[in-house]
Amino acid sequence: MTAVKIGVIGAGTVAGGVFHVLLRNQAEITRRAGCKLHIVAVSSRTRSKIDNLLTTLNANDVEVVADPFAVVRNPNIEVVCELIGGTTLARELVLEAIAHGKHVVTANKALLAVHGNEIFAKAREKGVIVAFEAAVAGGIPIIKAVREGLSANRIQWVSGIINGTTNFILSEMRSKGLDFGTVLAEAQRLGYAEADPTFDVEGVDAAHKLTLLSAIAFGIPVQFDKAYTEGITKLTAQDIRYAEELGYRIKLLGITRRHPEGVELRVHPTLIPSKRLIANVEGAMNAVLVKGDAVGATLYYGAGAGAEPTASAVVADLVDVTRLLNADPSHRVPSLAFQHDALDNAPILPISEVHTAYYLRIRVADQPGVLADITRILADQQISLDAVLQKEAELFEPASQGVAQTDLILLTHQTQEKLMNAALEKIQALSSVLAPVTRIRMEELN
Ligand SMILES: NC(=O)C1=CN([C@@H]2O[C@H](COP(=O)(O)OP(=O)(O)OC[C@H]3O[C@@H](n4cnc5c(N)ncnc54)[C@H](OP(=O)(O)O)[C@@H]3O)[C@@H](O)[C@H]2O)C=CC1
Ligand SMILES: N[C@@H](CCO)C(=O)O
Repeated sequence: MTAVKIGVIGAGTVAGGVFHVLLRNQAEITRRAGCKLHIVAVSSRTRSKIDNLLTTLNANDVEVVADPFAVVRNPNIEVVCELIGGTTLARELVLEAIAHGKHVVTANKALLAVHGNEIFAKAREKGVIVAFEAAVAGGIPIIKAVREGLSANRIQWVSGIINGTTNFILSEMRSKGLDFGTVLAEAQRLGYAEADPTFDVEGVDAAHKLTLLSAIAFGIPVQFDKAYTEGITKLTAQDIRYAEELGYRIKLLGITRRHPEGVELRVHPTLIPSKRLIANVEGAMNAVLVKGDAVGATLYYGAGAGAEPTASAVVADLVDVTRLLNADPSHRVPSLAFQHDALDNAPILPISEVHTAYYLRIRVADQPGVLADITRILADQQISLDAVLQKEAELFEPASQGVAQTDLILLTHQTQEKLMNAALEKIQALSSVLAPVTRIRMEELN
């Protein structure tokens, strides 16, 4: 199959992420999409930024085009990826791309929250797709989850932390006592904030995203102008501290809820009990709770901003569009995600080959040299210890037969299962070990 030809507009944080991810994972993405995703042209305001990006990636087959309209009108380009942001030029470019029969992938929530009804209508007329997974909650595939995965449900409400910048600010203010301005500057440096960061801190960006979520959850037009929007600029460190003392965290929440008489659409700082999972979402992470009548409450968590998390969503949309263009309509999404003729034959590893850390509980006779024997056996298998705990010696009846016993609790660093098996065989054989050793595998999951 021939490559799908993509034109990118923008060369900033997200565009950079898209270039990097597409290049780094090209083989894997091609196995999923069924053909190569080829960026043939890029256009942006500052030429030097494009040159830097292309030089870093050694991407010399990408045409640099001064006029972005030349990209959206280029008959050779099938998909336009709009990554400049804003609602003026971006709107003109997206409408022009649609008018030229191109599919559009965008991360621009402001554009769709304000002009979405017009843009989606034009796309429908022209039979093209406007895909926007990256526009809501960065790398979390929340659009796909609500639009497809939950389509059996009557959705009752959606509520979430959907702005990474403000969540980062609130987390850093709470945990490090830093002041608002310092943390905002850091969020800007890390590429989380909007070009105009007042959109973040005044809740406007979250309201853009909530508008889109509300539309796809309840089947209503996008109505950003009706959203109630309150940001975090009036919050003080004192409020954050007092809330904490009362067992709450303050989060900027977007909430949309359906009632017989209408739909709530609101963004504002909100106290949430500290023990709730969503109250513990920190930094630039986002989390969205969706309550459906059949499924109940479901929670989606992940990076809400930044170059590569956002690129993850943009590229997923590009793969969807590619499958639409190239795949046999009855097998558009392969059953096993990868094209059937591109499945890998990587073997499944036996458990003996797996690497994990371990918790060991060893019931031993409380006598000198026992710990030394055990640690020597572990060291012989190159297994190093992370922590050791010895419970006070007790007399256990009746199995103890009068021998003073103690439990040794060991946490190890990562090792291979077969090395641990060999060590455990020897440990178990020690006369000072009085019961079968308990072994529980440990995972950091980070
Ligand atoms: N950053 C993030 O974490 C996320 C961003 N988004 C959305 O993605 C989009 C892009 O954001 P991001 O990459 O962060 O923004 P950046 O400001 O980093 O990049 C924007 C790019 O577009 C170019 N550009 C801006 N205006 C024009 C113009 N008038 N003509 C030509 N080029 C222009 C900029 O050029 P120049 O280099 O001259 O400034 C820059 O290369 C926005 O819609 C944003 O809301 C969505 C999810 C996450
Ligand atoms: N400025 C946005 C980017 C991701 O949409 C945020 O901080 O969440």
